[in-house]
Amino acid sequence: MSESRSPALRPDTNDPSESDIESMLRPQRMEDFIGQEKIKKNLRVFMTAALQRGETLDHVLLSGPPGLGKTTLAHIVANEMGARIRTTSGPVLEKPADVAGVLTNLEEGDVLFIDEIHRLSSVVEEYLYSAMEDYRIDIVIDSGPNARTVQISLPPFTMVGATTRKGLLTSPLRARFGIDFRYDYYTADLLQAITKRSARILDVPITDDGAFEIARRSRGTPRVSNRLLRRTRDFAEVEGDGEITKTIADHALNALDVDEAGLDDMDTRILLTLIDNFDGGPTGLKNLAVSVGEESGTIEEVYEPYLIQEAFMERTPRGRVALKRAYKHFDRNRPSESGDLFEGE
Ligand SMILES: Nc1ncnc2c1ncn2[C@@H]1O[C@H](COP(=O)(O)OP(=O)(O)OP(=O)(O)O)[C@@H](O)[C@H]1O
Ligand SMILES: [Mg+2]
Repeated sequence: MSESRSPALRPDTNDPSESDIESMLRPQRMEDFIGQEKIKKNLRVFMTAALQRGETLDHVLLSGPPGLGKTTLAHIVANEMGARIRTTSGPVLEKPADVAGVLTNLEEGDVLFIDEIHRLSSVVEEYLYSAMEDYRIDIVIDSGPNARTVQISLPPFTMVGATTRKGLLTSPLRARFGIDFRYDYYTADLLQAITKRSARILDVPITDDGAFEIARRSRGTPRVSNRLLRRTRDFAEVEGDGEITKTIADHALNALDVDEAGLDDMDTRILLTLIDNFDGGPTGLKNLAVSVGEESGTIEEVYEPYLIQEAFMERTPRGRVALKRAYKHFDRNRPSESGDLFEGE
């Protein structure tokens, strides 16, 4: 299964300079991780308790839309626990032998970070159960008639799983994570703080309202703020005196096709399809997904949460419905309003 994401939300791992900058801007310690207060507060308690008892932290599941800080927090957990981090991902672990290879190289207390954990195959997933629960795995040695299975025990470790699609995890896997955190989108105030922190690190002068303009149009997502900051800096240097002001930010974001509300291409496509092709709904998720050419699960777990939070659309028992804000934003008449218009004619 391929997971497509809009360019703005996807980490640009193909461009080395982009990923270098992303890691430069990535907070290393809990105190630099801005927002997500509930997650941080709970995590601090669990980490302190584990450290006091001299135990490893329970397995942690981090779920939520792309770019909200799951990978970042996995690294912070390892740092704060004074542990090494080993990183892998669902699609890389193709067979049980791949997992066995990773697990048998763990040392006591290590953090094993599995990104995109919803993309594990079911055999691999089942193979992980005993590793997570009892720190034990079966491995097959020899082959042919001599093949036999031996059970080996693993040092206690902490698995941190990250997923944008929690709905795809099976319940046995989910149940094996003692700690389960769901991310919220960031408010504009928090993103303003993140943008100012990043500007400081990149040594870019920025005004408060310049940072706020970027923040406000970042779709609740730190990765997007950081990217828009870097692109806006280019405009500030070429067309201004280097400082990012509100005027420069506004001009740059317009030039970058980031709309007034910060919606990206797929957001726009979803809302306009709903309005223009389905009369604003209600329409089923599957219909909508086929029309916009995106997987329904991705729409449900990656795009919709933001559009719903921002009151552009809603989920009803009969399907997806476009809300007043969406009509207004795209300058479309709502069916009831056009009815009024006809009456007036
Ligand atoms: N709470 C935060 N405070 C400051 N910066 C943050 C925060 N969360 C994320 N960032 C910044 O956003 C960038 C993207 O975060 P990260 O890579 O952790 O997202 P992710 O949730 O793992 O995304 P994906 O699902 O695409 O893997 C990081 O490089 C970091 O600089
Ligand atoms: Mg990540």
